Amino acid sequence: MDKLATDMSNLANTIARSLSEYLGDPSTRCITKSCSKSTSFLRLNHYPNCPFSEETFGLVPHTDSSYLTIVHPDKVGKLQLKINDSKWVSVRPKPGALIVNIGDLFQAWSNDVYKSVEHRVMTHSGADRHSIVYFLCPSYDSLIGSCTGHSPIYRSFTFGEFRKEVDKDVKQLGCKVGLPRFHL
Ligand SMILES: O=C(O)CCC(=O)C(=O)O
Ligand SMILES: [Fe+2]
Repeated sequence: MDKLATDMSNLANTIARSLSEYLGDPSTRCITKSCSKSTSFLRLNHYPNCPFSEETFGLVPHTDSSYLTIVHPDKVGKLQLKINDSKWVSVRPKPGALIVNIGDLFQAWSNDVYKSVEHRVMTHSGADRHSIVYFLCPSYDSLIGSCTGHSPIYRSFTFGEFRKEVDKDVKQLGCKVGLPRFHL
């Protein structure tokens, strides 16, 4: 498990580095400098089969509160992405392929150049589903500001502050608001 976490971490950092360098000066703008092993984590998901309805959520629609997320799904499928704010599209699993989702923090950092993808998992009536997911996150005191330097869409915030807002909204409203809370 340690080796898997290390490999996922290396891969996530490599992808994050490429995506952040694509947007600007690698020496000052690379987000991986703020990434932390203490807040990044691996999650093992198990979705029991649900005989009642194919319309039952395994995981409700959400965006990830990470820089980016790497998903290793099994063969069952059922991960869906929301396209153009309206249509749910299924991701067909390919043997040996990983799925990389942009998270909320990368969206804020890139000033909306990269979009945090809304996604959900539906249950399967005849099969359990499993996935291994790695969330690349910064340390709690890292400041997330726009990398573009002008006309930022979001005010700067720390990852700790973001997590606190999300927890508060989930408790008080029953759902995550996320980035819109930080809109300027
Ligand atoms: O199981 C999956 O395919 C996705 C899991 C996911 O979105 C999550 O754990 O946040
Ligand atoms: Fe997710």
